[in-house]
Amino acid sequence: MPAKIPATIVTGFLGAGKTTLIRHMLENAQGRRIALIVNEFGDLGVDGEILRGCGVESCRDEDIVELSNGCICCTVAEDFVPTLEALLEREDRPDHIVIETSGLALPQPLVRAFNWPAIAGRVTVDGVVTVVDGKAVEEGRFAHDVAAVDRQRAADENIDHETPLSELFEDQIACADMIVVNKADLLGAEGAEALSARLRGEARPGVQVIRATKGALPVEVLLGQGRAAEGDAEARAEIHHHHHDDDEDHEHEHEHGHDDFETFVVERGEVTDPAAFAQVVADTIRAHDILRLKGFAAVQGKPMRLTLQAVGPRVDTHYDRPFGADPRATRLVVIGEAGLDREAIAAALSA
Ligand SMILES: Nc1nc2c(ncn2[C@@H]2O[C@H](COP(=O)(O)OP(=O)(O)OP(=O)(O)O)[C@@H](O)[C@H]2O)c(=O)[nH]1
Repeated sequence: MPAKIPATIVTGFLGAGKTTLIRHMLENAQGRRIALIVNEFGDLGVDGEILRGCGVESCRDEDIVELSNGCICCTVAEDFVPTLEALLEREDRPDHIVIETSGLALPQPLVRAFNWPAIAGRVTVDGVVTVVDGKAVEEGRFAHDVAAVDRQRAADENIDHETPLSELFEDQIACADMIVVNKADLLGAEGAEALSARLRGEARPGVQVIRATKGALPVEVLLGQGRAAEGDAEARAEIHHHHHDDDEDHEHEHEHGHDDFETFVVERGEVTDPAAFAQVVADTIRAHDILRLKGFAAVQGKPMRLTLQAVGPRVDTHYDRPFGADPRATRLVVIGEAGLDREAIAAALSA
């Protein structure tokens, strides 16, 4: 029987830098053949598009499978396990499988899925890498509800002070075998060290915490962890239930996927001035508290496609490739907490 294929789960909140880290890994894979399962919460497959554009030998286009059907953790039976099975049945089996979860996924249901009989004998979890946007943590994006914490102190009662963001963040940290404190360039040496020390305290004992800029870590650090995690499966299950009193995982996942967050796609005509458009995007994000916005834009008079990436207040744009045979369209995916004013956001981005 052939050896089990190791699989690495790369998780972390929206915009933390998962795709950037994976891209660096593929470009420096040192002869490994890697298959990728990329899951996005939004309806537009931006990450898969970007990774396909790498054109590296380590991961060919047919080795990338996109799952854009909501959060992977909510569709384990329908999407994740069958996709993994199909990969394992290929004749040219990859050396390693990397799974990029959506930024809103709880990694725990995925880790458990590796025990399913359909795949258990053929694949094993090599490690869970949690990528953290160091700057967003420093800015307090994943902090508990401060007012609730104060009320709890005053009332000396058990008041729920989690927010949807703090809950997800804690789950992703609790499941990690390795934590990458990314965006170290935006933190400074002292800030990065302070945050690493804090996360070391919050993670399970022995979890490696490493700083990175643009996810630039050697492939042998990220892959081949040899699974501290396998032995920790039980600890993880407990972590999950500690964070969620709800014993019905499926019910919880359903709630998490569909109630706390929402996403939609905005389509508009060509952009005339990319710098002015980036400013409009930044203003719209601020006005509507959008968590993540990304996509591609057609710019008047330019054959190249403009990639647009926004995480909180930071907006990056760059031309990545010509449109070629693809339609010259501007399509942006917007993700935020439930209750976004879709009409107003679409109008602002289309102005
Ligand atoms: N300054 C800085 N920007 C970074 C770093 N890593 C990633 N970014 C930028 O952050 C943005 C989001 O990066 P992605 O790699 O797409 O993040 P992601 O976690 O895959 O995002 P989702 O899949 O949407 O959750 C992009 O504009 C990246 O260029 C970093 O270390 N420093």
